[in-house]
Amino acid sequence: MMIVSTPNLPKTSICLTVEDFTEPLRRRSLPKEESPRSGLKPHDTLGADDRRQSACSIAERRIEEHRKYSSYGIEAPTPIGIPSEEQKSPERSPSITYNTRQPVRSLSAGWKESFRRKLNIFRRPSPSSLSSRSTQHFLSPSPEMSCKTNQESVKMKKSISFSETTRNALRRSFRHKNVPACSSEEDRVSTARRNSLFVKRGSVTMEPIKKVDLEEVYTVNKQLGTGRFGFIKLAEHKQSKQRIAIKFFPRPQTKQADFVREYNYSFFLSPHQNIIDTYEGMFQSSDDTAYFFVQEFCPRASLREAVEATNQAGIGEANTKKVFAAVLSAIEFMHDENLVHRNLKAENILIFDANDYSKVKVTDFGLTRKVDTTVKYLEYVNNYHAAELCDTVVNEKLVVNKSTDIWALGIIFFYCMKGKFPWQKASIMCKPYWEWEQWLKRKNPALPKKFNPFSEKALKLFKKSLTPRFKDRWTAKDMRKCLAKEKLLKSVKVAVPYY
Ligand SMILES: Nc1ncnc2c1ncn2[C@@H]1O[C@H](COP(=O)(O)OP(=O)(O)OP(=O)(O)O)[C@@H](O)[C@H]1O
Repeated sequence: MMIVSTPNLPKTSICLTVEDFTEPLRRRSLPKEESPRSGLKPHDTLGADDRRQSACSIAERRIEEHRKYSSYGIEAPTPIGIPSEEQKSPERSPSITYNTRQPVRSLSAGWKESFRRKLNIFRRPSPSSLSSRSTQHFLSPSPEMSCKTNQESVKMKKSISFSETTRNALRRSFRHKNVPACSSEEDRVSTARRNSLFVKRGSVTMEPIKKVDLEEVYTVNKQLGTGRFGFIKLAEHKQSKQRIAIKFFPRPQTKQADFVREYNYSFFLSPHQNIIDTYEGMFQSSDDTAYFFVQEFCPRASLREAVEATNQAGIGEANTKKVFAAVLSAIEFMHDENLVHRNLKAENILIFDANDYSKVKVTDFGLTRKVDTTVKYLEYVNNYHAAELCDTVVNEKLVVNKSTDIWALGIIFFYCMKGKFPWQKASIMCKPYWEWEQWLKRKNPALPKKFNPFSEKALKLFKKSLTPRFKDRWTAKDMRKCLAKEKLLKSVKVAVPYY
């Protein structure tokens, strides 16, 4: 186990778990078998060859992540919870900004004790606890990045430091609702920290898949949806009476690696406000028929159902803008994390509120992969597939690229505005697409009629998302800026009556 000190860290602590160091090695030792869910390698390697290198790069990545999260306005991810007002000892004033160099020892005993009891993570690392999963190490800022050996790390003083924002975020996460999948007190305490990226990243992948007697813990109700790889059911957690959605993956058909990967991406991404909340824990039914994990329940509908309900009229400019503000924020976040969703479609965008589209979340991270991963093309072509995917044959290798998400977003934009798809397949064999491509390549000056109602700026958005030249496609950020600022429909000239 090593401890890494990091320079220039603002008043924030960063936590590494034992797995951060062992993970790269563990991953390398995994068999590189082919995955049926289009991945060539279920587990890609992190690439860093020695532990020291790996520890340093993880620390750097996390600092970078912390900055990114702050810029997204997300609750600052932090390794631990902070006591809420009532849990704090009166001797510590909430207005105090903890000094970055403040050693744990100097905190008031009462406060420290209650903190330790509640979170059970402020343990001083002992040689034995260094191999324990729950050991958390806090890094203190130091003038230079340095890696320390086990023994040095034991001697090293840990420090707590929270900026005001971080403390508020932690307080909120500490008060977070109980997670339905857990039963014991200890579990509840640990899941209160689930908003922490750092905890998730390092520890969850090696968490065993727990066997759960479904009947005992949940009342499973109707099916909410089915997909290629599994199905989602509405359920009630018996203990908390909370309604949740359980995503099931039938066992013989699902590889454990695929299940674990989907769970990890779902859980890792859930702190974002426009990404479905996934509760901590991977489970399998006690009769071994399915793996499952638990997500928040969306009581309303998917974007697909919302658009279908308009009878091909579309949801209108204002609502489209609201949906896209949310979706693009989520996708921009994923892309900044070098992840590509790869399965963006109206069914995977969930609308939580009845009328005003103010709560919209992206779901289904089953096909999510890192940028530049090589995958096998196994999916059937759908309306959202980019031109380059439609030209691909089954089993052909592809390199994962953000631009496929941008294309899908262009299609979803058209679908929201017009209530139907621009074409069935982005292939020149499909006439509507061929017409669009001819106009795009200036081989035909006539814009296909279906694009007529759109403003110049909206047309630019189409040109920059639905272009076969994937290198020319916009980023999610460009799309977000355009959609936030510009008018999307041509203004209709109203004839003034002549008197
Ligand atoms: N948390 C939820 N609450 C309510 N409905 C949901 C929830 N999650 C998913 N659904 C519905 O269930 C459908 C299938 O879910 P999901 O897309 O996650 O399954 P999948 O097997 O990964 O599907 P796909 O074929 O797209 O890969 C979704 O289209 C959505 O309408």
